Amino acid sequence: MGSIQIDEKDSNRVIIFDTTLRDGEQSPGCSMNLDEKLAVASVLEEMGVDVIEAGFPVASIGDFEAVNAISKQVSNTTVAGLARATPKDIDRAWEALKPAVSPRIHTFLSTSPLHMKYKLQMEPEEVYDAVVESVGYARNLCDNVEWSPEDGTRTDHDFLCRCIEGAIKAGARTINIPDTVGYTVPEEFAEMIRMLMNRVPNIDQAVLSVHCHNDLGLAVSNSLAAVKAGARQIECTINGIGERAGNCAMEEVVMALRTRNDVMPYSTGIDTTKITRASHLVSTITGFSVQPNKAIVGKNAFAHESGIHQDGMLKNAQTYEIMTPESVGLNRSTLVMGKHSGKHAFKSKLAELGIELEENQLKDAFVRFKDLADHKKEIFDEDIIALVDDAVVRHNDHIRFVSLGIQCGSEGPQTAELEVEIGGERQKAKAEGNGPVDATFAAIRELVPHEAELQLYQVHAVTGGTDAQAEVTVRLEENGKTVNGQGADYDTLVASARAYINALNKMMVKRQKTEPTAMTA
Ligand SMILES: CC(=O)SCCNC(=O)CCNC(=O)[C@H](O)C(C)(C)COP(=O)(O)OP(=O)(O)OC[C@H]1O[C@@H](n2cnc3c(N)ncnc32)[C@H](O)[C@@H]1OP(=O)(O)O
Ligand SMILES: CC(C)C(=O)C(=O)O
Repeated sequence: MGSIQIDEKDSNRVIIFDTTLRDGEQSPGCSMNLDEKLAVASVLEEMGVDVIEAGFPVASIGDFEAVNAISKQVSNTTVAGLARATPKDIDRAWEALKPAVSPRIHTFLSTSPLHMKYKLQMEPEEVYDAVVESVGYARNLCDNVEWSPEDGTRTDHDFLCRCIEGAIKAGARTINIPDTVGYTVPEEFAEMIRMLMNRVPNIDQAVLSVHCHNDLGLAVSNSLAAVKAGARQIECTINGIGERAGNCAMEEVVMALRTRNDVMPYSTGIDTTKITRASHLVSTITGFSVQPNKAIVGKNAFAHESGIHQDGMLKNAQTYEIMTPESVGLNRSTLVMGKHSGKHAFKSKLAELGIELEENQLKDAFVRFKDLADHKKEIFDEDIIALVDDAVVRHNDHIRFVSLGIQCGSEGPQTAELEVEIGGERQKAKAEGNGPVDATFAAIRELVPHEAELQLYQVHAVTGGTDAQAEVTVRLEENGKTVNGQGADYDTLVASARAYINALNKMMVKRQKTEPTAMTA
């Protein structure tokens, strides 16, 4: 069994543990399918994440398969799987992680009085014994074990120290302190980390980690305070997605460490120029758009509108910019793309944007690019990223969009004529509705009858201008299971049809996994 080498002599190196695929996916409505998880894992590996928490294998067959497939795919990053403090969970996690070059079992148990009494209904002594037993059990399978005292920040300090000491003795190499409910504040959290460094006798045998939630908007500040106090692993997610108000945002914590290295002299292994790409991919896949004023990855993060700021920027960018757009992967283009660009230029542009595609994905994306260039005056980098992400999400679709004709306006019935390909066979339907979107979705329902309910229909313009591409997200719900479909096109209605069809494809895969006979198309 291998392990990924991090320079351990560098005492200021902070390990970046990304949990977008586990805690991030716990955001309601945020579920990702296997292809999408593999695409995210690939970007995380490229950007230099040290540990990818790929899922919670016992939670579902889908989670197990994702952890297993990512373990096979990734070679330069440690892959972690979550497990409760039970042999069943730990065995399942280990089975999923086995193919990984560098596997890690992450096991956890609540230690706060509230959680022990009401949730676990266990006495503290029973919890202590379960910690030692579960970590020892995991360590017998895998030499890289992380242990987390859930609700750590509301745990009695003496008991926390004792559990951590026991976990390290039983073989844990990383001790992660979760602020599960986003309750702590920076000074208090730093004090807790210092207390653990001082009081746990064997703490030098483990890396101290933090996992902060954002209920009070303090996840990044708390994580930075913890690093200053001695923590050397930060658990975080792309765009800060996660349970409730989310987790510590990776792009924010990494850029804070880089930009303010004068007061926080710590390093990470992250190639920050991949941040924009990762953020866009995660937001496309999950349908969770990034607010325009979001630090680092928001649309306005590097935009300067007011005259005095623009004047300052023109004289010296540092007047209003503490980091360059290029440092997060927002490149000022060297290649201007348009209808006369060929395959070589397109490939070079993708390389410039840090995007790698397989040959058949490249072919599809190029056809779409030429079509877009015929309809849109200027092609921006954002257009190409949207187009490529669109190709990635529908890579394995069983139902494929072919064409759409719409009749709409203030007079007469609103009608959609749709052609799709189902398992290679072309089929057509015509339907009416209350408006063109409703008519389009009615035509889809005619071709692919289903009970799933539309939960979300969201349109987002990729760039400015009336010829901007539309990115559409459609969320469907069926028997408590949700899926997000995406579509991008210069025609909003075509993007809507693509998004709905993409969601249906995902729903079919989900259904197939639970009831193999329930396919309708
Ligand atoms: C803070 C966090 O983010 S923790 C991770 C949260 N993520 C998830 O929950 C992933 C999705 N979860 C699931 O799919 C399911 O909850 C499962 C498969 C994990 C468990 O499902 P079920 O067996 O039906 O149990 P259910 O979810 O109803 O209840 C959780 C049980 O685990 C117990 N439990 C909770 N944490 C732990 C732990 N760390 N170790 C051992 N047992 C635990 C609870 O006490 C409860 O036990 P009980 O059934 O004896 O009362
Ligand atoms: C499992 C732990 C690390 C967790 O996600 C939390 O406590 O928030």
